[in-house]
Amino acid sequence: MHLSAGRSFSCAEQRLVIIGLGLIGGSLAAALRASGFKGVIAACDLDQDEINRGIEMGLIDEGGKDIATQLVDASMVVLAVPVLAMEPVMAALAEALPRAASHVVLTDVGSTKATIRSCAVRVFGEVPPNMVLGHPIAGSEKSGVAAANPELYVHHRVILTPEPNVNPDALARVRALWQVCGADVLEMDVERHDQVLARTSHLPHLLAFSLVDTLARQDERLEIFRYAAGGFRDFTRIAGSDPVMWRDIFIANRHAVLASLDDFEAGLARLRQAVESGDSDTLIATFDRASHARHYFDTLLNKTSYQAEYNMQPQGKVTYRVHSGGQAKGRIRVPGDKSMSHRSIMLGALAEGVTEVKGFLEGEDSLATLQAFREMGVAIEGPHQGRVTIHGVGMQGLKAPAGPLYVGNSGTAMRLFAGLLAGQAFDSELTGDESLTKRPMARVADPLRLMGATIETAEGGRPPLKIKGGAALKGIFYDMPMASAQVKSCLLLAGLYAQGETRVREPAPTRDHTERMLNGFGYTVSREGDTCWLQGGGKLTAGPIDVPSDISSATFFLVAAAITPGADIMLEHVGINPTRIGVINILTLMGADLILENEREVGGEPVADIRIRYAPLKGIDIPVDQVPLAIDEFPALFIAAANASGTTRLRGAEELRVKESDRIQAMADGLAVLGVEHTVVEDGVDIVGNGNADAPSYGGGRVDSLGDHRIAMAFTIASLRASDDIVIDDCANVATSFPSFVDLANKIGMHIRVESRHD
Ligand SMILES: O=C(O)C1=C[C@@H](OP(=O)(O)O)[C@@H](O)[C@H](O)C1
Ligand SMILES: C=C(OP(=O)(O)O)C(=O)O
Repeated sequence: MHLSAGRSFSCAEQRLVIIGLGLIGGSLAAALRASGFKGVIAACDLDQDEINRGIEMGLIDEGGKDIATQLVDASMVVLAVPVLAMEPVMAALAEALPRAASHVVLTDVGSTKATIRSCAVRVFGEVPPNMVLGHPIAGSEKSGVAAANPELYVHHRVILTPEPNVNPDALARVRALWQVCGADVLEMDVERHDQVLARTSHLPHLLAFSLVDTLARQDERLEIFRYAAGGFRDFTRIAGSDPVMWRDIFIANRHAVLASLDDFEAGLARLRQAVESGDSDTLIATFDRASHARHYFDTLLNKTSYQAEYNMQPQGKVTYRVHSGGQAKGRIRVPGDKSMSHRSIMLGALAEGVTEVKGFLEGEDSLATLQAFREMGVAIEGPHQGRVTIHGVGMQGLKAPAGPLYVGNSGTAMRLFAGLLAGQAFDSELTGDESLTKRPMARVADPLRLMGATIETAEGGRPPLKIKGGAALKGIFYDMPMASAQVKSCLLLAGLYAQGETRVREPAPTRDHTERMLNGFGYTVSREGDTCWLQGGGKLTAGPIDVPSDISSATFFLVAAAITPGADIMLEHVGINPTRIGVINILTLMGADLILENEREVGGEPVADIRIRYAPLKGIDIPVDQVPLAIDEFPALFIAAANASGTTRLRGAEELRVKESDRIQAMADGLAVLGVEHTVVEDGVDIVGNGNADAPSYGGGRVDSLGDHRIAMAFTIASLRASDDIVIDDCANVATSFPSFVDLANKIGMHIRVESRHD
């Protein structure tokens, strides 16, 4: 039985027959054995020595050369023979299995799927409903049952490619087979599988075989290999793989492999040209893009990112275990502003010239934006300690990305990109993680359509967004139905590409970083009252950007100090743009002892150091006009309210329901665990505070952050005034906005233990 984040899997097959006992089949047997599998494992192989070795190693119970003999009483059959041997083996199966044996589940481990599906159709007339084709993405350059490894599939993906007629029970059983081996199982269709594998596995194998063969031919005595260093070894390890298996794969998947080889040859030709002509810009841009793409891939592989959590390791979870009590003292600087970091990359990329950014937030959200521009051909150096250099390509210089642009957890990125991409000559697609996939995008798709864009969304106006290139956009006047800086910014970015004037009216002031930064890049955005506008067709001129610390991240420490007797915190260099200071206004109204020092302007944005000391808080009715100015700060403000005396009332905050989680409900559920009295209404909440300097304000308990960074951080801070420890689940994507949060919180005197589980 394999345990995964508290879930256990089991495989109840009575007799599993593995046809083809090599590394893959043998490792499956070994993994099943290690899991405590109760059924019989039999194998069938043309090589009796392999069978004998499998029995000696204790991997299989019995076996032999004859398929029909082994199939008696089988409940599941796994075809683990080379791809080109699949058809004769299926024919033997068809003969040996009675027609009615639909309870016997058939599956395979072949590396290409379209050919194997065709074999099944030729042999059985269709892919039978009890057949689920699959492919474990795991292997080794070793072959044969002797190399069997019970851990081979742990944390590896297994892709299943079920047909529409699949029997759900058969699918569930094949899933269970791999899950007990520790694998993460996912499904995709056959064509996509073959394309993905051609690029990520088959092409690299072809290159490795080719490089080693080319060098070996040039050097009869193989002298050259004596001098080969680590780079050669790393690049060519897979050239030691099983030749028969790989011959079969290249024959079976030739179309997809040839397509990926064409792309590769084109890339190689570009590099050859750059080397020949000493084109240093192309070389640096290519290497920089590749080096960062590789680094990004590493973070996925090493599970250091929240994206790894969603994409690679669905069972992996990060939990914070926070000791109750602790203090809130010190001088800290929180990372750069997330909203401005996204925009710095976007505008820097579209500008003419080189943009130097300081203070860039190296969080997953803004890094996803940066990566997306690299995929559209923009050379970006860094980030190195908050410094990023963007080699702008001009308004028309973006290139079509090779595939969908993945913007992770970030609503800001998806909505701003939607506007920007609507103005491009090429088609594009925007995707995101599980949380983002639930967020409303009609709020941008609808007005963009009014401007002339063609955008497809999934059901209910959700991501992914498919944007048609080459639209002739025209400016509109849009009266926004909600106070959203993301919608406003989306339309202004589309407006850069539109004919005429794009005007946006906002029902309440929202953050104006887009307008400020555009003006800073020499692109005039005008404003009168609640309406701003720009003319399409202009250009951006690169300039330096100094990103201040994010007031939304600083908020967790403002609240930490506001609720903790004896607290005294100085937060340095915080952005205090008037459209972002709702939290300062609200805390001040609640009685917080908060002062701004050293106020100054940095790169067009006001900045200050904020000193905050403990003072008893009182409950207030939060002024509705402050809501958009503090929109991301409410999770933390709810904790402030729970520590105030009296009731705090929030209204007009329905937007909180469509953030990374439904933040009203997520906070209410956590407050209920801590025993804080509250009443939820559609657009807000009443929270009855229990603030008293001499005693804890509430209890402890286990809270679910629902994968929402701000919920996770808010309940972490709550522990300062809890009577017992608070355990917060699903915290990995604190890294989206505030990767150094735990370090800084521990630095001010909290006690947080981070537990990661990938088991
Ligand atoms: O424009 C921006 O950078 C943001 C705008 C706000 O969203 P809405 O526009 O949806 O209110 C905010 O919640 C988000 O974190 C960042
Ligand atoms: C709502 C937030 O971000 P986004 O909309 O970009 O996901 C946030 O950071 O709190």
